[in-house]
Amino acid sequence: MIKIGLIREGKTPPDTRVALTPTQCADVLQFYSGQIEIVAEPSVTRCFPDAEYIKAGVNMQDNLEDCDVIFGIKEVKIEHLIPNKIFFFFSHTKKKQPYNQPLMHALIEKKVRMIDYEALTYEDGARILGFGVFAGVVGAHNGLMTYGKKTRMFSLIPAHACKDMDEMLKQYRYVKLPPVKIAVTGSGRVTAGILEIMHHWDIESVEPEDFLVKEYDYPVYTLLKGAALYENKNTGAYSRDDFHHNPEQYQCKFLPFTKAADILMNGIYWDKSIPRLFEKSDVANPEFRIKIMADITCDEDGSVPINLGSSTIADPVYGIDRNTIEKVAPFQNDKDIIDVMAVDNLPNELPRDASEHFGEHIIKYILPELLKEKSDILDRATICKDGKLTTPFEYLSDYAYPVK
Ligand SMILES: NC(=O)c1ccc[n+]([C@@H]2O[C@H](COP(=O)([O-])OP(=O)(O)OC[C@H]3O[C@@H](n4cnc5c(N)ncnc54)[C@H](O)[C@@H]3O)[C@@H](O)[C@H]2O)c1
Repeated sequence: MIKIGLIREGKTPPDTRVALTPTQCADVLQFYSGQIEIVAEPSVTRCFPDAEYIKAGVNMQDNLEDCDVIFGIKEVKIEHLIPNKIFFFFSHTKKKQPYNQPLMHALIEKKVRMIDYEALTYEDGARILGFGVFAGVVGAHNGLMTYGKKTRMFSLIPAHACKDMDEMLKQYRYVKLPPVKIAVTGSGRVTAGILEIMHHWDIESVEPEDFLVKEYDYPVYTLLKGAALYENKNTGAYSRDDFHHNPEQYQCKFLPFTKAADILMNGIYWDKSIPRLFEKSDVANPEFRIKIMADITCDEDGSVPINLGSSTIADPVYGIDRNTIEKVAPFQNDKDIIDVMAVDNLPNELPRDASEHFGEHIIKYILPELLKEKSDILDRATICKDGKLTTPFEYLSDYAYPVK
């Protein structure tokens, strides 16, 4: 019998998402009767109230010491780590994030087996689960909400003020979009979420070559990924594997789209070795047409170089003066101001839907692995165990081991 504990999120402000919803817990308890037990720490901030868990047959426990496995979402507070237990959460330690070094030291000292959701991958490295789809959904919604507000054409209720995604989508019925042109970038979960919103609005998809030269009398989007976005500097070719391994040998082909699109919805994977979509200096060009950037990828000074830092769910958009690259008030119907949406915790705007989606993947892909004697998937995603880093994560040694 495996006893699973759902931890109370400890960050401030607290994350309201959870790894398994009450209904999912009830299903799991029934399906895995005699094999899996689930308890939860009481929480006043979780998006599903304690009463719903109790009704689903999940006992509330103030202390998770008797659990075998603990599921959280965000970084667990050091004082909440229980020695020698298995913890699942998004640790944000894989890139040696300095702010999580004390947490990493504590995981080692307390001999916790830490399994990072982000490291749960198939053999080829593709990720098994994540909240990206909801980041794309909410980010695209925010992008269009910003367009409506900036142009004074329509207004939308923000996702976080809606009961759930259904309520958010229902608003679209009453709004007819003008012939706006949207460039969508990326190929992963975030982009899948953006495309879901494009479909809900019935926005027509067009080929990149047509998007560059044509105007339409209805709203359109074009999807830019892979060979449509990058080319090898020497050969002009694109190979996915080669690009992933040698991104510095590639250049980005996005610049012409800055002159053809009204809105950018950015969902690419990006790190410092990957070329940016454009440079800061490009935005002052009078031909630069994009007026709204929903930077869902959201790296400060990253693929969208006029991302001047993350914004918040409460205040999601800032303006950027095209000439000075300084922050100004958003939603001004002014051709010299580009509005940037740079919220970095978008799935939190729809926590119930996002948790449900995440929980479905936990049930389908992770619970069966937990019940196995040995799981390659869980082994690959284990960053540390028994007070040591696992072999694939030894590159974290200078970061993870406390200096004696
Ligand atoms: N703003 C937010 O709230 C929020 C939330 C979730 C994700 N994000 C960000 O959005 C971005 C995309 O996330 P996702 O969930 O779609 O990711 P994903 O893992 O689902 O997809 C990433 C895509 O990028 C490609 N890729 C993977 N490794 C690559 C590499 N080394 N070089 C180039 N391409 C690579 C993959 O082929 C895949 O198609 C990430 O940067 C993520 O941090 C933001």
